[in-house]
Amino acid sequence: MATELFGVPASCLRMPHVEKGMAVGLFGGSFNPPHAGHALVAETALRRLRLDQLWWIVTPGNPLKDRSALAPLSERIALSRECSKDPRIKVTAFEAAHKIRYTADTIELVLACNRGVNFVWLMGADSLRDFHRWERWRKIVRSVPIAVFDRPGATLSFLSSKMAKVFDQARIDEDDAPLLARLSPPAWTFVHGPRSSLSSTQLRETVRSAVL
Ligand SMILES: Nc1ncnc2c1ncn2[C@@H]1O[C@H](COP(=O)(O)OP(=O)(O)OP(=O)(O)O)[C@@H](O)[C@H]1O
Ligand SMILES: O=C(O)c1ccc[n+]([C@@H]2O[C@H](COP(=O)([O-])O)[C@@H](O)[C@H]2O)c1
Repeated sequence: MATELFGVPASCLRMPHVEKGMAVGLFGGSFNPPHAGHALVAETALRRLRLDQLWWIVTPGNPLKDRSALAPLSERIALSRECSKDPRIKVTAFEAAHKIRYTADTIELVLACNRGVNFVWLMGADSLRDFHRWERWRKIVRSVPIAVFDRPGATLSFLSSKMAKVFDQARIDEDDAPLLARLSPPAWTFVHGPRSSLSSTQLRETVRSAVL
């Protein structure tokens, strides 16, 4: 295992330490750059799912996105740390150290390395809309509970997305969200709550037009 890679501190290349029995959220993202909308999802997840920890997983690159505008991993990690002040939030980039490309592999590795820990995958409603395009998406749903967080423009994904339709029977009421991490998959919920219309695309465009 590398001790430093791409200028990323060694501590971010390892999975964070967890104890058996904990409930831990896995929040993967490009975070290019991170913003208050991400922080809001993380805070809402900690509270509504009663998580002990949340792993803010900075991906080396979303396999479905063009990487030409992707900032260096070290930069996205540094900005993510500034965005996430709650001590239960652990910013990590262990996927890069393991050369992982797909979330299905991330989850397989996380589960294999942390028996007895209750993980739940976290994502925004726009990700649910496109989830059926992810590599081995059905396997992901059968491997780990999933919490989806509302996002302006994607609210109806909890009804219309392919994942929502195929796994309709596995959806639990959001009032039961505190139980989610400890349920056997497939199990998922859609969490309504405070919403943010911020996006990384919008922030990148603001910076670009300020520079031009
Ligand atoms: N404002 C938001 N509300 C709810 N979820 C969000 C919001 N912004 C991002 N997310 C979720 O956070 C995760 C990481 O998102 P990502 O880093 O791609 O940010 P983004 O703003 O969607 O970026 P981009 O505009 O470049 O696509 C994804 O699961 C995404 O759905
Ligand atoms: O595994 C896949 O096929 C896959 C496809 C699209 C996105 N993902 C993951 O979804 C998370 C959110 O990505 P993003 O770019 O929307 O922030 C991040 O962890 C990506 O690695 C994963």
